[in-house]
Amino acid sequence: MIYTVTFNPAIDYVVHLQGELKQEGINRNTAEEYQFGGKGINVSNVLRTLGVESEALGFVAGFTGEGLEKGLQASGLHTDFIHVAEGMTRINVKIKAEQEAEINGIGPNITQEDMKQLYQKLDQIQAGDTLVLSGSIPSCLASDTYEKIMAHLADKDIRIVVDATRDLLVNVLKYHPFLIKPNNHELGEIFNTILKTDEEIANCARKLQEMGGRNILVSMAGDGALLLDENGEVHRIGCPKGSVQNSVGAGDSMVAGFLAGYLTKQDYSYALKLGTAAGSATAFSIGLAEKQDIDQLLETL
Ligand SMILES: Nc1ncnc2c1ncn2[C@@H]1O[C@H](COP(=O)(O)OP(=O)(O)OP(=O)(O)O)[C@@H](O)[C@H]1O
Ligand SMILES: O=P(O)(O)OC[C@@]1(O)O[C@H](CO)[C@@H](O)[C@@H]1O
Repeated sequence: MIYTVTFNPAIDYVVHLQGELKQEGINRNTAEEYQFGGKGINVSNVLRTLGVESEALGFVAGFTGEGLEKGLQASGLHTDFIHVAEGMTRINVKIKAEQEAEINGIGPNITQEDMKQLYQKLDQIQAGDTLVLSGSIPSCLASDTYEKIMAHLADKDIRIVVDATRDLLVNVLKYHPFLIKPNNHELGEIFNTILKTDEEIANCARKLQEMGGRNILVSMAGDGALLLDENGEVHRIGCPKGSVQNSVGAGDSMVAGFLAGYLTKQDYSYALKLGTAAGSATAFSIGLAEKQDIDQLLETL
């Protein structure tokens, strides 16, 4: 079974504006969409699209949390959220104007009691299962939360995927995550540099592997991705051409595609292709990728 954990789910409010985002006065949307998001939830949604079952864990609160939970369940996703008493699930604003901008909210106040409940759920995970820890840790929790979870589960044979940035990511490497997926900018930030060539990217990926990561998948938006697999082999893939509609969740879709591909064929080259097809299919869609679009793109890779 695959479990995803989203500490801070969100209703993504995607707004489209004609022209520039005005700094003063009222901006009026020309179109808008709502999506039930948060990184782990996006991973679970795309896994389901690919026919792979998962359970979405995390914290929800208030009327937005209730709406998100009901909406996800109505779409057929298995969820087992913890209900937090104080605050509300955030609404993240994604602005699509001539420039793109995002405003991500703070989220509810998760207590130590809520965390205990999460640990009880994590203790049910069995050897051979996969756990995806994805997204930012809310400011009410310690920044070593992922690290602590991995330390707690270290003796179990669980495949753990971490999609997080900077210290959050670096600090979990000693627990040998099965997969990490920084993008090329995040990878550069870790080493205080701007990465320009594939060679530079592969070298930094190798450093993360030396620090304990098993498979290092570096996504590069429209430039595709580079995978340094656990056997030390570098795979480079470009990405299909298409018209980008909304790239929110492209990275999460890539993680879902990679996992689905790996779990069905145990083949890293195929996993990278399915991850790329899923990531690009999401970038080319208003919401998350649809199965037929993923299949079509996969054929071109
Ligand atoms: N402009 C694009 N054109 C084609 N494919 C894209 C584009 N942007 C993203 N993708 C696909 O999605 C994958 C992941 O994208 P990206 O590197 O932007 O991840 P990310 O930074 O984690 O994204 P996000 O945080 O928006 O989810 C890419 O490797 C590619 O396959
Ligand atoms: O604030 P975080 O947890 O870092 O990111 C949250 C988020 O931006 O990530 C997803 C896209 O990857 C969106 O669904 C969501 O709004």
